Amino acid sequence: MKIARIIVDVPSSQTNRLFDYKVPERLEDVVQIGMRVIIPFGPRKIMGFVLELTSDSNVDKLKNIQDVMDLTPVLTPELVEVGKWIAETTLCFYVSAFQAMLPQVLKAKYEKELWLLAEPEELTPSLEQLFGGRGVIPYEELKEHNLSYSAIQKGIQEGLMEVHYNVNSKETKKKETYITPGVPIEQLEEMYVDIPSQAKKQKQIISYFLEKEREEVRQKDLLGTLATTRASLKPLLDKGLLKEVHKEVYRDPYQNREYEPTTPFALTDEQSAAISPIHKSISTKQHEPFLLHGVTGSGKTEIYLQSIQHVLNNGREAIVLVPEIALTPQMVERFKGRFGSRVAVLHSALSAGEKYDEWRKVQRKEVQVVVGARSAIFAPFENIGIIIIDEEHESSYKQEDYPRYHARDVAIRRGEYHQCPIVLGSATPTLESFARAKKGVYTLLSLHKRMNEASMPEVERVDMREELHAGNRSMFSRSLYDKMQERLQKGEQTVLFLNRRGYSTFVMCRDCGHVMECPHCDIALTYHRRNERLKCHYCSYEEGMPDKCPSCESDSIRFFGTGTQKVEESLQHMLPEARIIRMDVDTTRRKGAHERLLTKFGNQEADILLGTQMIAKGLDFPNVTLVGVLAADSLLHLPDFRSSEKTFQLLTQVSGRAGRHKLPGEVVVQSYTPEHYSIDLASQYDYESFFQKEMNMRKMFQYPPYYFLTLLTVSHPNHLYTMDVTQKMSQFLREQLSERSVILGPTPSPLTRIKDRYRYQVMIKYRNEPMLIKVMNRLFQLYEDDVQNKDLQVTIDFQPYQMM
Ligand SMILES: Nc1ncnc2c1ncn2[C@@H]1O[C@H](COP(=O)(O)OP(=O)(O)OP(=O)(O)O)[C@@H](O)[C@H]1O
Ligand SMILES: [Zn+2]
Ligand SMILES: [Zn+2]
Repeated sequence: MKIARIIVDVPSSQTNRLFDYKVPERLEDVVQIGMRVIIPFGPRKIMGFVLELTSDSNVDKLKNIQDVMDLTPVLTPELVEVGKWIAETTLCFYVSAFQAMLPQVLKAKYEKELWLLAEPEELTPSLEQLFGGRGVIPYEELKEHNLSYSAIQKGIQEGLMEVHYNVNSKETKKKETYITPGVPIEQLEEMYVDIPSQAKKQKQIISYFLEKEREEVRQKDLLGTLATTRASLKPLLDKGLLKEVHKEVYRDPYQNREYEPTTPFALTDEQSAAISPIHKSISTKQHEPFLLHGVTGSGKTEIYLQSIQHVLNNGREAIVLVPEIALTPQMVERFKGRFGSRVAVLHSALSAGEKYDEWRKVQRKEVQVVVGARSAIFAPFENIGIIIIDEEHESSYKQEDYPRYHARDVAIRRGEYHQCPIVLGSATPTLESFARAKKGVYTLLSLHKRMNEASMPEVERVDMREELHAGNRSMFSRSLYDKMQERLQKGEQTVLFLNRRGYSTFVMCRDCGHVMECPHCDIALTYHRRNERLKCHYCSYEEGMPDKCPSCESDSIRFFGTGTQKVEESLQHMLPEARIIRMDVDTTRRKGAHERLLTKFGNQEADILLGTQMIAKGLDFPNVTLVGVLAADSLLHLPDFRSSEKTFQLLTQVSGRAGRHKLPGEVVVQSYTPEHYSIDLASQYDYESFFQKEMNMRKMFQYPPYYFLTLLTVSHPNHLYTMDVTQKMSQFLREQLSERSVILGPTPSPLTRIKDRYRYQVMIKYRNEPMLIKVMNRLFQLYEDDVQNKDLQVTIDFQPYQMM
């Protein structure tokens, strides 16, 4: 007897285990590990993933697998293991982990139907009307009719009807019709003669096949070329002269683009030195994580491309992760240009169908390279030769939803399995990664020079306090204004950057730049408008909103923040002749808008590009000679211990956009605290000193990479209940965890209320807490009922990046 052990598609803790099912004889040769199957579960039919196949079971009465949903497994045995590991280390249900690894369209869809078992005459008039002469109706239709559920129930009890559950995939394959000769060519010639001469179009169609001995042509092309319709084709198909075949085609968003083929550059000495250990790891098939630290424009991408070439020459496959917002057409072009149709691209701007088709190219081994955002790390390759993570410091590699996995961790796990190198590339690596490189856990590879020896653009720091004192109340410093004007005259371009991530929540003195901070946690206090108080959301310290700056006694102390739209208005007012493109969530919401705006800027149809985060990455425009950062402070004072690091990273990235080609570039950074070390050191491109300084701060305040963090967030519509539950949970954690661990909170989250739900949190800092996952699991179980029945939400994040 063949038995399949299955994870069922019911995300709950009672069902988060393997269930045994019998494989019926007819499916014995079909069912494989990693397949989706349809199984009876209670009264329903649901989907499940086959994880194991065995021949014995402890359960006596086993139910049969009803059917398979796939003929090829959707998860490789390796990915089954990866999914289990994700579920166990991030605390999510197995089924959620597997689903996160697959394209959206492979999520099962459940449909309820009502089946008529009796003759229509046996029904009551209202039921008869409901069925309307049909044997099966969608359950949904019940709502449209004015029928009580008890009437249906009665019908079911009397055996007149039955509820059926269907499991479907949402996957659809796109088919196209092709026309081919239905008989051998010689015969077709003979039959041609028999076509009556008045049937001109039919003759034309046949001669089209005869002329060039064509074997098949897309119906659409055939009808188009001959300017005819399906009506002329039909009789030929009916008589068997021609026949139709339906072929599956991919929905390929890049189909109609031409990519200039590119050839590898001769590497510079620095590049050669960096690539050779990678090549060695590929050739000897040895897993090794590398950290490629190279300044912006130092030719990291060329190293990726040539490493991939080496992998392909060895008959293996490559995964390249790129942050979503950097997955621009420019980026895609670089990979498609080098590897053409061997590349699949996976990112969220594709439709679900397109994503599924790209994924299938990988599954069928029709491509060898995948370039994509975070989830591309799950590409179902079976012979991986390299995994590259570009801009490794990007926090978008961490999924902020269940399962809360980090693509970097998954990459390393897959690299161990495939015995291949992992390359983490960045101009500004995370502290965690750089610290690991210093310790030798990762091999450090460095590129110090920009291509063609171009120097990094000069950075001018402008002190906005002085602007204010000199009577300039606008958001543009005099220096930035002059420089923008100069660019306009010379016909060069400017990129203006305004950070508006989430909300600005801090309070700052415009006179002296003083920011209200927590005395214990080294983070900015969060302003709570409701009761005019300032709170630390790490440790729950709080104080009242001051009316005078505690540092200089000025009364210009206030809440900080400006939107892009407001900046655009005042910019246009100041420089009426400037053509401005604004890029933010509002202007890029529509599909393709992002790309369109960038193309427009690239074609020099605008002088100034004003935008948020999304313009900081990957842009490479030769005519950009000025970059302005409007409010460096808004990033610096996020209530997040990484705010200095993020500021340093962002300023470095943004500065890297200027002067990448022949024209030299300049950068202006406006801030109320330009002397802050992250702004100061970024303006000197001094990563090493920043690293040292920031590491000291992290050590002092007990943050990563010296300590691990775990963030517990609780939310519920009732304020008191939320506070109460969080209080009990923190109590539980204090009792269960070791004494050396620091448990901060409960405290309101910086975004205390979202969509009418109150949010509280507890933060755990620890160095070594082997019981943590177990304790958290128990905590989850203790509150499972409240989660199921009382609308309580509890999230646990073992590697928090978003501290809001
Ligand atoms: N060996 C080489 N010889 C000549 N040109 C090169 C070489 N390597 C890279 N380049 C070119 O130099 C420019 C910068 O390289 P690239 O974009 O790869 O740098 P990067 O480090 O990935 O930059 P960033 O981190 O800013 O995105 C590109 O236009 C690239 O084509
Ligand atoms: Zn002040
Ligand atoms: Zn604090």
